Amino acid sequence: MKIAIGNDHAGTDYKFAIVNFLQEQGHTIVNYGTDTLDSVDYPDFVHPVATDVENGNVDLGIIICGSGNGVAITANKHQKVRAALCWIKEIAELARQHNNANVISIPARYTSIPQAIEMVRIFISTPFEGGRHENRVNKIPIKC
Ligand SMILES: O=C(CO)[C@H](O)[C@H](O)[C@H](O)COP(=O)(O)O
Repeated sequence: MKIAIGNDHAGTDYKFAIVNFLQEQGHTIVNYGTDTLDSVDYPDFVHPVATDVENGNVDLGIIICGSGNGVAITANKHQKVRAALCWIKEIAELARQHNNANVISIPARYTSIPQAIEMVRIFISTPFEGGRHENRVNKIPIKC
């Protein structure tokens, strides 16, 4: 898979651990996140991830900030993005099965690195169930 990743300073350590895990699994990573702990503004590092997901340049996206909310709010401004805030592996699994989420949002200050990696592992390997969930997902975009 080709996966884009973006993070602010709160997510830098988590990003490196997740990237190592994914590269060991043979995935291709596009890193749009900051690589340092210097304070930055998360939208600058999330819009490129969301744009890549929207345009089909990548299969999925991963975004990380302190709470996971700032990055999720930003990514969900993009029409074709369904970013899901995930804090336990069950929510990550449901985000794919029921919501066909194409971006996982990770709250670095409220989960551990092993938990974050496990959520990513489940997120990228769980298929969308379709059926009744497809009807609902299709109704999400605002029709202008
Ligand atoms: O914006 C956020 C809230 O959704 C992110 O969690 C940021 O990582 C957080 O606000 C950064 O906080 P800091 O005090 O500037 O490190």
